[in-house]
Amino acid sequence: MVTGDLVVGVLALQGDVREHLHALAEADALARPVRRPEELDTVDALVIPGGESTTIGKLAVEFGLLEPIRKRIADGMPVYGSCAGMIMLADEVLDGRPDQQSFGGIEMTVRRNAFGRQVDSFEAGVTVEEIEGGPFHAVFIRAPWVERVGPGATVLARVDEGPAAGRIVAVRQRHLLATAFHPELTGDLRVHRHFVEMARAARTAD
Ligand SMILES: NC(=O)CC[C@H](N)C(=O)O
Repeated sequence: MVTGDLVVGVLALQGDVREHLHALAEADALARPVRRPEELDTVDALVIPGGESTTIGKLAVEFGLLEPIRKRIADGMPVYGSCAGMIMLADEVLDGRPDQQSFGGIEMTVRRNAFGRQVDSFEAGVTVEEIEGGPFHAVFIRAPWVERVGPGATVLARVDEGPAAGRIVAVRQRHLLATAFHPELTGDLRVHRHFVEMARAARTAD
């Protein structure tokens, strides 16, 4: 249905929007911020940035984006979420605020600020299935981890080393991809390139 370059939106309500726009442009996608339902209509795929999931959810309601994004997800729009974005893609959120909202879509239960009980931020080696080139130097900032996934979701990565070794930190469910870490902050473009490829494949399949 769509011709020309792939347009990937970045949900621009709160969080590290600029870093994702930059990483997507480097990964050869046309990247643009999305704040309004009309802007959502113009994108082929969407990135939900890291930031504060409670705030992103609240603003999504205020800006009239919660239901439109849920509908696009149900209709097969490719979405990638990092950290707070991972929380927004989870069907179930533990340790959320009472008014915590998520778009859902991935059959997974995430725990907010899961590592944060010991330490607010840390870096660790993470090997991501489906992405070649060796382990990521992954940055976690008040990150969630995934406690369990349902049958529709595939675990792509666990922390390789340290006290959190074995914790699930990357998941894919068909057109939806989520990482608990922030590749947009480290200049390693492999996750964004992988997502852009997923989005191009989804568009060709339409
Ligand atoms: N770096 C992040 O995106 C942190 C996520 C944040 N702790 C939340 O619950 O939304």
